[in-house]
Amino acid sequence: MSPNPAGGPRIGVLALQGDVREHVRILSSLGARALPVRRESELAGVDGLVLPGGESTTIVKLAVAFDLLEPLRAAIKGGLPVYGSCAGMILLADRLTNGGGADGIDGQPTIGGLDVLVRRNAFGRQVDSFESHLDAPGLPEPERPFHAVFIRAPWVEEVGPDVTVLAREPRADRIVAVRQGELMATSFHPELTGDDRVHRYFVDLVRTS
Ligand SMILES: NC(=O)CC[C@H](N)C(=O)O
Repeated sequence: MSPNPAGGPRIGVLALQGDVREHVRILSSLGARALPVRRESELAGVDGLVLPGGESTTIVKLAVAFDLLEPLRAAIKGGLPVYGSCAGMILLADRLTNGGGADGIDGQPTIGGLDVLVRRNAFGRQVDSFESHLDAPGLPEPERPFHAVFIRAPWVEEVGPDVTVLAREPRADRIVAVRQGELMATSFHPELTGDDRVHRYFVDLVRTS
């Protein structure tokens, strides 16, 4: 991490579409300097990056339009810590498959970097959004149940050998949080529930990287 006299690490939130403000708020509450990122020059100035929930097809289209797709791929190859929530998980996946919904596009490009197969809209359509208590052995304070919100959420269907599973959704018995090196992703939206353990985990990852 580069020196930062103001204290906390500088953590960008990709601000093309999605729930940017919620991530900025929780990162700031943890002592990070949270900054919206829309340009390559802003990306170059951060120690870590959050890819928010939203609509992954839209975010990818805007990343192409803003000339950010290749810089994002290069930053990940260069070891930038990145956390993707929901649509952000889809964006980090090396391989995607559809939930069968008509809005899905097989072959939709991603930023990539995480050696996982992610199924989009796996838990169902918007009306099927739900809340659940996770088994989260890989997150801080694992003995405390993690209350999670899923909104047209993806799940992780296959993981490569270097991927650690951080949490599973017990009803569907599916992987919903993973880490691989400097990259992490959740199917759910911890920025919406006020449980800061996922963001704490990420801020610590940025601090120590
Ligand atoms: N809440 C979300 O981020 C939903 C993700 C959305 N289903 C997508 O494919 O991008």
